[in-house]
Amino acid sequence: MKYVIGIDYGTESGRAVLVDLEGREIADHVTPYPHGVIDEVLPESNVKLEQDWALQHPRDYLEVLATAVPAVLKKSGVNPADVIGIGIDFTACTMLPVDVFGEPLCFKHEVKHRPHSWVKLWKHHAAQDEANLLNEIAKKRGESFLLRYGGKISSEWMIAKIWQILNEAPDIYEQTDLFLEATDWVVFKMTGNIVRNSCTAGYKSIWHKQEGYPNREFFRALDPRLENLTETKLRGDIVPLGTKAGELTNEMAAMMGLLPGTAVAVGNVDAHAAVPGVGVVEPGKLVMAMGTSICHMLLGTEEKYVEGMCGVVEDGIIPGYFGYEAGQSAVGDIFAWYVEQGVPAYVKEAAEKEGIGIHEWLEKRAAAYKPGETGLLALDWWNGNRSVLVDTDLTGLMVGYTLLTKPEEIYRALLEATAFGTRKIIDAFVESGVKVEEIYACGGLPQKNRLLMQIYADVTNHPIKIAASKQTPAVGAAMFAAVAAGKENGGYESIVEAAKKMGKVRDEVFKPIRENVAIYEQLYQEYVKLHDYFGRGGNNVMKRLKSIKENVGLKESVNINI
Ligand SMILES: Nc1ncnc2c1ncn2[C@@H]1O[C@H](COP(=O)(O)OP(=O)(O)O)[C@@H](O)[C@H]1O
Ligand SMILES: O=C(CO)[C@@H](O)[C@@H](O)COP(=O)(O)O
Repeated sequence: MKYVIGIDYGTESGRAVLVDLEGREIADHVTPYPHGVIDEVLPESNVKLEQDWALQHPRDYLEVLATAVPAVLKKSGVNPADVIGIGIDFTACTMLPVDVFGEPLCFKHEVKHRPHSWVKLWKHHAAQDEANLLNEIAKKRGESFLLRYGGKISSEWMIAKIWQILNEAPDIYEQTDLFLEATDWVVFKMTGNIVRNSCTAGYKSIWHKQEGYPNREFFRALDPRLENLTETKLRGDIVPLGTKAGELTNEMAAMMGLLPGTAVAVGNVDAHAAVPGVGVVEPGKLVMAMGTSICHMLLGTEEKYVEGMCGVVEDGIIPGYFGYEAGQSAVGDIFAWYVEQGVPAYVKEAAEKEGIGIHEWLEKRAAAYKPGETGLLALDWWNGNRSVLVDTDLTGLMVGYTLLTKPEEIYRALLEATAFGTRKIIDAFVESGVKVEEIYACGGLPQKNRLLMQIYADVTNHPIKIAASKQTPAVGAAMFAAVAAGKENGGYESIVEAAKKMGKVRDEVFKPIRENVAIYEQLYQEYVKLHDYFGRGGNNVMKRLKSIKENVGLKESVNINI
């Protein structure tokens, strides 16, 4: 029997699974990142971060390799010689500057107190000014790539993040040999090879299979200092998913408890790896990776332009198809915010008394309400809007409070708001001619909250199939590892073959309930009105509030060394 290991690098933790080549999960292990999300002060130096920053510590990623891989080997009792490959997926665009040796700049004593030397996590939103200007310039120049990204390049992505570094810390930019996606950096640490994957290059760095990166004139128009960016600090081969990036080095093999020479697949993105993870390798099947955020993944046979989607990339998910991605920047994060910041003490006490978590307590009570019964309606923009408005300056909103409003009603309205956000994305796809016939869900949320899944089925009016695995992206990453290992070593010829054998969903399906669908249709139409009014310039109050807040903050802030 042969095995493969997949590691899913999430926002808070790294999750490893060891699976056999039929997709059976033999063992898993979760390693929380020791430093988590760094959004207040830098480790060691305690330098304060500004608003909208979100960083990570690259050493935490290595900690996952050193802890989670030996743990799954030990738990499973599998002989390391029978592990034929390892693959990883990551949040993205999570990027870092490295020196000529591939070492992260934040490891250097001289610059570790500088925020720009650290890993910028996908949800670092402080490059919005750069993103706005980039979009303005690209639009003025009539750059056709904008269409592939729904009309806007996000501040979460590579070019905006790099430009922020150049603007605010030009010396850090100068010292950088390469800007890498974290997924490519971890693969480099395992193999010694710097290989960029076509998925992050396509979705996050404006790279196109036929056209390559935008041309030098575009980058010069942004800033003359960026003119050579793609040949210098973004240089490197870009290869398709499933390619073997190299083999485990002696040093890393010893650290991870595997054999040197084990095949390592090129890096991938968490949500994208989840698609084959649920066995989806054809068009019409929307896969939602539901966790802190939601990524919506869809395959198509043509390159269509959809408003506000995150991108369409040829071979970006499954070779042979155009992969579409859309998303919501906060979903589980909104529920977490409410549980941590919004619920009264009596809820916490009651949940404790019942011996259940606060989410479970709220879910139980919220489930007793019918759609529309709370009288509440919310916009799901607690962390900005990623699709279809692509604007991180938008913020949250709830309408309909009364003196009788209860915490569980607010919780239910938040669950519903995120479902409406997903419905808006589905509508955008369908209106642009990209069909959505079935919905699949994976990630932590479908395993944790049944009410949420029923609401999604009712709001979208589609049955929802749930991934069999709790670690679907990791299983998908393991499938790509099987492809990287190759058939001759007991793996698979292609990801389609691997997905057919290894991808699995549960028997239970969440089906829409007719009465609920009808009421949610009415509520959704109200959501769309609020969405367009606050999101399309009818009332820019959210942006004005943010700017007032920033100005007040600026006056108060001490000189922060970025
Ligand atoms: N019972 C629950 N209902 C709804 N959301 C939950 C529940 N339990 C945890 N969450 C949220 O799920 C998110 C974590 O999702 P998960 O898929 O495990 O992680 P990640 O997004 O890092 O991959 C957190 O934002 C958390 O607030
Ligand atoms: O943006 C992407 C993928 O393109 C994700 O990595 C990002 O939303 C983070 O996902 P998680 O919510 O941590 O699973």
